[in-house]
Amino acid sequence: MQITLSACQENNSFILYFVAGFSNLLYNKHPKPVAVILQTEQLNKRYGGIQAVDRLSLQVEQGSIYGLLGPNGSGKTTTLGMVLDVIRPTSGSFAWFGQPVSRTTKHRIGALLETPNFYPYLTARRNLEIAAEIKGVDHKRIAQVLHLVGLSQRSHTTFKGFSLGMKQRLALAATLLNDPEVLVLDEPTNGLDPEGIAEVRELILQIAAQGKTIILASHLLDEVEKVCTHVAVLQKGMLRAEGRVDTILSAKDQFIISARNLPQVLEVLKQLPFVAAYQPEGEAVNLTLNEGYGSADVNKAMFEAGVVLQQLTLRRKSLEAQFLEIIKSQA
Ligand SMILES: Nc1ncnc2c1ncn2[C@@H]1O[C@H](COP(=O)(O)OP(=O)(O)OP(=O)(O)O)[C@@H](O)[C@H]1O
Repeated sequence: MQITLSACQENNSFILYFVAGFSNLLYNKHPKPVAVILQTEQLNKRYGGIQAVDRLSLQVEQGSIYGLLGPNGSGKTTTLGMVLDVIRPTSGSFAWFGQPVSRTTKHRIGALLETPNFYPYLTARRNLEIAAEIKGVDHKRIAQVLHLVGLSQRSHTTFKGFSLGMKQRLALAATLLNDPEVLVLDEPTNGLDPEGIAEVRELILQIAAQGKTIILASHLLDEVEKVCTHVAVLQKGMLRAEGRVDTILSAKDQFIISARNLPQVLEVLKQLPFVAAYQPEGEAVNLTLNEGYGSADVNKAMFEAGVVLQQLTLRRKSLEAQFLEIIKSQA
């Protein structure tokens, strides 16, 4: 507990770990995902001389919050456009729920690519009634989605009276009207103030907690780190890395340990088969462990060797550091 606490304090990211833990918890409810929601195979999009998406093959599992992460122009929107069947791929293929795209598969997907046009002088409820009529959804569903996005109390407020975060929450409510299994969101917090960003991120986690799969494009590392269970890193249309956010995060965790007798610590570290590398740093030692090992293993081994550690903290590499490394190593 102390280790976790000091690691969090060190990175000043209590909330990050809480939210990441929450999103992982959601995912871990289904340790063996039962279904692949979206699969792309060698998807390509060329605009004249620009290769917007380059042989992209990825897989989104049921129940995940899947982040497409990349700088501006890396091909995120084009990828979403192709899988939503609004942009025609130059080559390659994709399947939703194991099937080619069709009216049926489209019905199971809700998309929010840009903020929809609501009527500013109509109330939230009236705007949703119009959206429900367009989608052929029973008006009974309106109260449910308003409740889900936390706007029940504001259903009679006009759209123009909403904060930016509330406007985006209403947009999500409209997307949820026909109860899609999957939500596809392009930069869902773009243009929002910090309060709105927090509201929308919290709502995404709540929606995922109801068993929906979420695919979101973002250029914000921080957003993906806080919200997503899985990430695909895109650069110049190419997939640079893909995997669980916590795996990418923990792949290169470093630990800092110290004890009264530093030479003895170094002597023990030399013997430990699960220590991948270590480096003295002043009075302490910085070490990385082989996959599958953690701080408890270090603590136990040191204790058994008669060393009482004074410090054992996790210096977790941020996704940002990982992201920059990925981009740098493949530039
Ligand atoms: N309709 C188009 N015609 C020509 N080039 C395009 C078109 N749409 C996108 N592009 C180009 O394709 C590349 C990928 O763009 P895309 O919008 O998919 O990236 P993105 O990662 O979503 O970036 P952003 O966050 O800035 O929207 C960019 O170089 C962009 O200029």
